[in-house]
Amino acid sequence: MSSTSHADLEDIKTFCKRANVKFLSSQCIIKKSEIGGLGVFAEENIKEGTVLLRVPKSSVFSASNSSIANLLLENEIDGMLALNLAFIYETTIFRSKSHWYHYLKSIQIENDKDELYLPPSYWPDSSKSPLSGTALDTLFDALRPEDEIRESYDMANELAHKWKNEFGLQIPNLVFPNDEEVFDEEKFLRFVATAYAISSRVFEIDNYHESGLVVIADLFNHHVDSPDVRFESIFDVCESCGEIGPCGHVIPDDDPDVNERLDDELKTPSQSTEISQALIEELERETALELENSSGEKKDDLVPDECVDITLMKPVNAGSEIFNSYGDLSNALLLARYGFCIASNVHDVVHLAPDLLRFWKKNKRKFDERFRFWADMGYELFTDWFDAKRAEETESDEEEGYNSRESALELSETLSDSEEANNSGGENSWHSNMFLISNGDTTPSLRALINLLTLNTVEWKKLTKSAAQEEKINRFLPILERKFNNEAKKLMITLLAPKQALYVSNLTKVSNPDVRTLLESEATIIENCLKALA
Ligand SMILES: C[S@@+](CC[C@H](N)C(=O)[O-])C[C@H]1O[C@@H](n2cnc3c(N)ncnc32)[C@H](O)[C@@H]1O
Repeated sequence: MSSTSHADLEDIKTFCKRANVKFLSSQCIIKKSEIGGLGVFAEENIKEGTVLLRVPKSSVFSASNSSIANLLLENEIDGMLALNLAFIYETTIFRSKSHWYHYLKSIQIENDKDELYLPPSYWPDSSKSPLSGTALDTLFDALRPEDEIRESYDMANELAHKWKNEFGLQIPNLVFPNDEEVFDEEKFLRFVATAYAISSRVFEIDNYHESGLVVIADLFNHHVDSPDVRFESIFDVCESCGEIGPCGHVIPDDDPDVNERLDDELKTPSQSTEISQALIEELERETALELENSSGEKKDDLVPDECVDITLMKPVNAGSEIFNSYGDLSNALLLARYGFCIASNVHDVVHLAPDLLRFWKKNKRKFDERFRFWADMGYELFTDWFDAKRAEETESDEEEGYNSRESALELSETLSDSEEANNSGGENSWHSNMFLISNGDTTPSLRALINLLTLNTVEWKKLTKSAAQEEKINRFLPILERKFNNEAKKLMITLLAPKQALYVSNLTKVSNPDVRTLLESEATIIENCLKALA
């Protein structure tokens, strides 16, 4: 997806010079990467802990640093919509007059054939249909265009016209129509592509800037399990002005000096504004002094706490590409957010909830009672018992083990908002936990459901009888963790075989390498599970 052209590198460097960005260019080089676009490489062996890049927060492109910061603030627009809108104005209206232009123009929203980079949800049906049934579709609902993005677009369109009418600010015509009321699909898709390009490069800066684009930091490619660098920023700053220490907006409750002085001020209300200003300046001087004293080093012109850094977490050898991690993301999420996939991604899963629901529908007579029990109380009883048991185990076990509730939480963090709402404790909350992990193992709660569905009649009666009494049910629940018996294996095969056949058939029709990678990865997980069942 969005990759940087080598031709834009000089402009990026020009921006860095003007913006006081420190890049360790004596030891690193930015050049073409085999995996696409540009990447950052070590020119010599570099030690762990080295700061490769230091960017002052004032040189991070965020909504609050942008040319339309005040307009966004006045109209209470924040988050990704604010960043997208700010990016659109800088790159299409202010252009070369903008302080940010040399950097931002390197962020491409279309390829050299003028085709927009779009997320899978905006691909034509023929391109996205091979992905149906994958985790991208059923766990993350990322094949369906989100209502939210259309709502954001409508809001942004309304604002662009309002600003035009109120101050004559030019409308970004590439993205919004001249007539506010006329929807233009092509322009809307440019807005979607802008949001996608930004989401593939954004960093969480702090609670003042929120999300932002960080020059050069966004040139590090992703490594799935062995990144070299980490992004560092002090997140906890004043929400109103971005100050790290005491400021005019927040004064710590527990600072007796400040509180005493504040009390004195409040006793003389007529002078309060003047004294507050003096107080703020004094506190600023104190903070600067503390910073100098605490490091004892010779200062360069950047105050580290006011910067974001890219720091090496481990040594790298000359010649190797230096990788970041965009998070523990499955291919489904990498494709949805960044437009690429990785072979043998250890975070991939095969989601089986839709397959189980289809099975339930088809086999109501035999399995309805058991599925209902699971949905009404079985899942909750099992996860509560399982999580309590895990909590009692040793710390090292906990680190290695697979915790059913934890995994659900980790996943739900990455689910879209609508999916999260579906899964927040309702009768369907079990759906998001029914999957195979990358080595083909089941999650504990998928294993429990399969075992529950295949308990013999005596076991099933015992389970339902004891369900009302915590002590009794807790003695019975370990049976749901047992190894699959033949009945359970048969059921797993019934669920997996059609899914596998679908993936194999889709693979014959697909040429997009990322879609192939995702399908191959999920097909391999199913294969590993089937092998283990044999
Ligand atoms: C933050 S940028 C990284 C720099 C990018 N290569 C460039 O030229 O601008 C993220 C984009 O880089 C590409 N990318 C990053 N890591 C990758 C990987 N491991 N495999 C394939 N493409 C990757 C994808 O196109 C992704 O959308």
